[in-house]
Amino acid sequence: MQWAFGMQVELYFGQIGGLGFYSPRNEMEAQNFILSLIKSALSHHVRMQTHALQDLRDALINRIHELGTEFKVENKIDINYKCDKEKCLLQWAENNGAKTRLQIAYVEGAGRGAIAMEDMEVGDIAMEIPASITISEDLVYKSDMYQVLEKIDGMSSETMSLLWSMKERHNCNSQFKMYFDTLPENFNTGLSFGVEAIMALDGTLLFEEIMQAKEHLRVQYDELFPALSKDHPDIFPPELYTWEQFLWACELWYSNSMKIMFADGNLKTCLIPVAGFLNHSLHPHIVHYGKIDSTTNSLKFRLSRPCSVGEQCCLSYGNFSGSHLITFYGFLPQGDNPYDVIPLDFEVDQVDTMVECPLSNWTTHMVRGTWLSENQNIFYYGLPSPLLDCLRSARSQMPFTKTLIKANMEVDKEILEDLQSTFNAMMENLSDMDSVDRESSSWDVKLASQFKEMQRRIVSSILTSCSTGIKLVEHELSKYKAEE
Ligand SMILES: C[S@@+](CC[C@H](N)C(=O)[O-])C[C@H]1O[C@@H](n2cnc3c(N)ncnc32)[C@H](O)[C@@H]1O
Repeated sequence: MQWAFGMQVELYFGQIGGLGFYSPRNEMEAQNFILSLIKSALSHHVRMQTHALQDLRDALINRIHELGTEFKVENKIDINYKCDKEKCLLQWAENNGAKTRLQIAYVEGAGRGAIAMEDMEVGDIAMEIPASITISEDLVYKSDMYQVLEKIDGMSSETMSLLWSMKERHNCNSQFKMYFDTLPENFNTGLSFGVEAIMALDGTLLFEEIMQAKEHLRVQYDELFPALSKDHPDIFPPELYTWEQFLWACELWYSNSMKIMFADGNLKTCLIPVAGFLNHSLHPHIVHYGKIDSTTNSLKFRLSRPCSVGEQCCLSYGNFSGSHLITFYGFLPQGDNPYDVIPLDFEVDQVDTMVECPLSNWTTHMVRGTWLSENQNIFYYGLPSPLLDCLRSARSQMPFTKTLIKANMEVDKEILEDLQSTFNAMMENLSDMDSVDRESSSWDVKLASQFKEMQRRIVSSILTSCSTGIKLVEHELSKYKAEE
């Protein structure tokens, strides 16, 4: 679903790439794709073109380097944090066949992260984890839990793995004890927000997302417990299967699991020891990591851009909005996230009048920070074209041509004024939390405040674009007045 969200946003805003490309991540992926084509052409000995292909490959690698410098994010490493448990886990993983060119350190603002121990180039493998030390549903099948869980209607493999991990984390003889020992007591995601933070978010998208997710999990928990503990106390001891511990496990799986395609073609949600220390970035080093290499039966984390010694090496968790990242991971990434969009829902009767609209299937439109758009000119105003086109066709039976005629100016003025009043109301609802002392407030209130600040920045940019647009249109209209 979240993949679909990313695609939907990209298609919707596709026409207005303000950066000259959609996002650093997309650009890097495109360049890596061309690199892979060149690599394959070179390996097929297309003699005549070898030099040209090598030149093209070098130019692309240069461009990837430049992109890395342009979007460089500085990370501060906390050298006082010793990472002893993490080192033990790394040693255990290496004893079991893992290979890594990264070490674990504490990164300010992001918890533990993976730092390059040497300079690495595009295509290098930063980390390799054998399939044998991944945690997946396969472990449940081997446990005594499975005979009970398999009989429950609608039981998913993800829920089975989650229930298994709730018990296994307390098992002193677990094969994965080292892994469980490195996990925090609290994950601090949106699912653990307290009342003050939740109240501060009232009326925001994040409020909706957190409430819906928690409600869903509560229903799921109540369907299983206490019934399972009553019927099978030996398999599901009640003290290990409380709501709090269930929520902890949900946070673990949401914030740390990866979907992996195994050699047999099966897609499984897994926890991956050591690789679980990789943090997320909007300009990641590693993008494609979801498939087990069948020749080595391991998961390889290959770099799509270089990583210098001492630099934090990051993954992309996916094309997620800030509200999704807070709800399920507990952070907002540094930089401008192109997936931070504000949906605008139109009433059905309004949509009915939009039959002429070229993208009439969009009943929900979206807006985002207008700094991401390069076209602030008349007829565009830094706003998404599908939204403007639909609003125009709802106001006029005639197809809208982008010509400077009076009727068009009047339609655009009306649209911009309507959007202005919608976003003014939204801004009022996003009043900042001045009364909150940011430094001394708790992690969740800080995060809620950060979210509101990010939303205000988006709404403020839209309001600026609307008022600049209105001035542009009024200027054109004044010319008609002068003529009259
Ligand atoms: C897969 S874990 C990564 C390792 C984690 N930092 C740790 O100490 O265990 C995912 C969690 O790391 C943190 N995280 C990941 N990327 C981050 C980022 N860019 N900024 C801040 N926190 C981040 C969040 O707490 C997230 O839930």
